[in-house]
Amino acid sequence: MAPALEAQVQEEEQSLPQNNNFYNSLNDATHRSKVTVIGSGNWGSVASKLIASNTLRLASFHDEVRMWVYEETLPSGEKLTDVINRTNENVKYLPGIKLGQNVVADPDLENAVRDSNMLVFVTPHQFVEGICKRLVGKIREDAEAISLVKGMEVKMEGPCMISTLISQQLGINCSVLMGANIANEIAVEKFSEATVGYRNNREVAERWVQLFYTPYFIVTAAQDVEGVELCGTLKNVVAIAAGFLYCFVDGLEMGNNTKAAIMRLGLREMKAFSKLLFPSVKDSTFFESCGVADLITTCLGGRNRKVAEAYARNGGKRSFDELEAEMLQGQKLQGVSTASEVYEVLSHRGWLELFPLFSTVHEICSGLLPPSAIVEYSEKLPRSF
Ligand SMILES: NC(=O)c1ccc[n+]([C@@H]2O[C@H](COP(=O)([O-])OP(=O)(O)OC[C@H]3O[C@@H](n4cnc5c(N)ncnc54)[C@H](O)[C@@H]3O)[C@@H](O)[C@H]2O)c1
Ligand SMILES: O=P(O)(O)OC[C@H](O)CO
Repeated sequence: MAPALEAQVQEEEQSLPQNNNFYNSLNDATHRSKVTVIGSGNWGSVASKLIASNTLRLASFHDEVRMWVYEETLPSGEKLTDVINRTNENVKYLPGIKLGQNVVADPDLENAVRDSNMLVFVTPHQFVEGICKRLVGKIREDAEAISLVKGMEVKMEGPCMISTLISQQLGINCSVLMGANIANEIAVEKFSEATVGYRNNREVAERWVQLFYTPYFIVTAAQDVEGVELCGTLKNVVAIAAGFLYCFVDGLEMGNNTKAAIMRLGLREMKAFSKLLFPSVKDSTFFESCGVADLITTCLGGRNRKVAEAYARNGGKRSFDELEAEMLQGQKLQGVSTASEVYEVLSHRGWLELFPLFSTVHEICSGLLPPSAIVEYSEKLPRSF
């Protein structure tokens, strides 16, 4: 690691809370926290690896980390869970990376959460509600949750953030962790940052920071659950726009400045949408890792951007589902469904004209407009903004 970063890491480690009552009680072996990771995809596996390195190191956690696996049979005929437990690798979603011997894969959801008081949700957002329904009455009453899930649901009553869904269904508090976190980079311990968003209990936020923080994964806390979560959710829609646009950039008179313009305009819509939904969202949140940094990394190297670029290259003739299956092999995109969920909110509230980028993305994804419409959108930018 570069010396400047190393110094920053040391400084941040020293600033981590050490001596408050919350930690003192947890340092008692009888109060050790037990952690379950609900999800074992690409990011779920990396999150398990990060957590497992800390639960071994810190006395206030049980060493073992349970990782719930949505079971599947591999082409070899073996169960994914069995292979993870035999090889210590998630050979399908994170091949080549050892998770840590203290990670135990478990296909039984109820068993996986038994006795755990720290629940880490990290599945594609479309599966969270079904998982929560199965967990009702099965978790500890004093459990705390954190969501690493980037996405939202739209209900009859209006938009519902995933952390709210978890809180409401399970009757527990739910924080969030979002950031510029392309999982494959963190898996090989490349330096990254993340933001924990919390509601009002700073000690709980610090506990989550402690669970995830490593010298190569710097985590800071922000008291703005909705702001942090909306950043992580909405940047996926901008990444789809970036993918469409990047397909055309080289053939047209567009360059890096154009790529940057779509990110800036996307950030503006992210901020405006977040604040319209939740006036409490703080401006400062957009400058944390969960904000501008996540937007940049996703538009540069994320799955949403790559698949959207392929969609545009094929002139919209191959569906997102088909491209997702071919390019991601079981991993899931969040941006297309999030664009649809955002569009539903915009239409319902009469805000479509306020969000031309978000609207155009959904209209392209749903086949109402051709992918080239993103170029026309971009050419109108000087007049629109
Ligand atoms: N991968 C990343 O780089 C990354 C980084 C940060 C945040 N995230 C976010 O984390 C969340 C999880 O992403 P991921 O990369 O871990 O997953 P992934 O994209 O690898 O998704 C596949 C996972 O979904 C599971 N799955 C498939 N069908 C299921 C079902 N019916 N019920 C439950 N699970 C099912 C699969 O078993 C697998 O574990 C997403 O919201 C994503 O946006 C991902
Ligand atoms: O690969 P994506 O597009 O799902 O993005 C991954 C992460 O969210 C980046 O922080």
